[in-house]
Amino acid sequence: MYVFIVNPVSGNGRGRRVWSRVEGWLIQKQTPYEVYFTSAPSQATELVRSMIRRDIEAVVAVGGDGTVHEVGNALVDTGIPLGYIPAGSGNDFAQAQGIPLHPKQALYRVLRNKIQPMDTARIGTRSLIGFGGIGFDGQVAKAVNQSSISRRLGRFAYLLGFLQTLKQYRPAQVTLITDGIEQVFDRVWLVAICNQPNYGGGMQICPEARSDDGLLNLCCVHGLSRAGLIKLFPSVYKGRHTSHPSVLLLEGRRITLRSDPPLVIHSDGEIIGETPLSIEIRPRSLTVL
Ligand SMILES: Nc1ncnc2c1ncn2[C@@H]1O[C@H](COP(=O)(O)OP(=O)(O)OP(=O)(O)O)[C@@H](O)[C@H]1O
Repeated sequence: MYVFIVNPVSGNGRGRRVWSRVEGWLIQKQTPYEVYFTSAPSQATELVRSMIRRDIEAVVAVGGDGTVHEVGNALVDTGIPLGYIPAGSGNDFAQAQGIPLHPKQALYRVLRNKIQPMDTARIGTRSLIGFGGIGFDGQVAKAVNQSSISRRLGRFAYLLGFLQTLKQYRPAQVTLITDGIEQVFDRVWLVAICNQPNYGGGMQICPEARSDDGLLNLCCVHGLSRAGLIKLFPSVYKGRHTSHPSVLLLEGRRITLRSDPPLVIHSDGEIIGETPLSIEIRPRSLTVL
């Protein structure tokens, strides 16, 4: 039995529209399924956790990266595979995992039942599935999540969030401990923490990141003026920011991060708190179809 978790508001209503097509194909193929629609943020995690003991083939998220985060959080360490039909605004998880954006092709990939293990990372009581970060990033994620206009802009939502946040954000001092090595940075705009290369609708923020290498990849942007950040921004889409002197790339298994002042943390685009944070990679803790 396949269980589908549909976020009807993802992608500004795309989740619901995509599901009605997927359901038609499932009926055509006489594939047994159950479907649940989320009615509030975080509900997907509770819903999936309540089913873990049942005989389930896979749980398939229909939505965006936030839905993948919520469903994935419940599936980590259970051995139940995560399937995904992209229907969000950014769909970075799909891009990173090579999952087709077309719903029919994505569904066929799920039904092929070919599982691949991937890493996740533990932050407090939550799991990071694909990407996360602190600082400017977290603020942008917050602006995008709170704005109904942004939701309608699809992958350009991040760009609008970026411009909105740019006016208000004050860079912070950050102490970063990567596998026991401590470094202090001034005027930090953001630290991206990635299990995959892309986020924010296709930005190649950590081009070397892989979701099955047992490592987290970090990108710390520091010591830049506001004008410098604006100049740097377009180069992130092709991953060309990495040679800039204000960009530091790191990798590690266990990362601790403190900041002054405290900064917003996001995981897969969902706001999960403020610094300090501790995050640790959990190799091959989730299987993906
Ligand atoms: N019925 C609901 N009403 C309001 N919010 C919901 C509902 N169901 C889920 N959510 C929340 O919707 C948010 C956005 O979901 P999701 O990230 O999947 O879509 P998206 O933002 O359009 O896509 P992406 O993250 O790929 O840009 C999540 O924070 C999720 O918790």
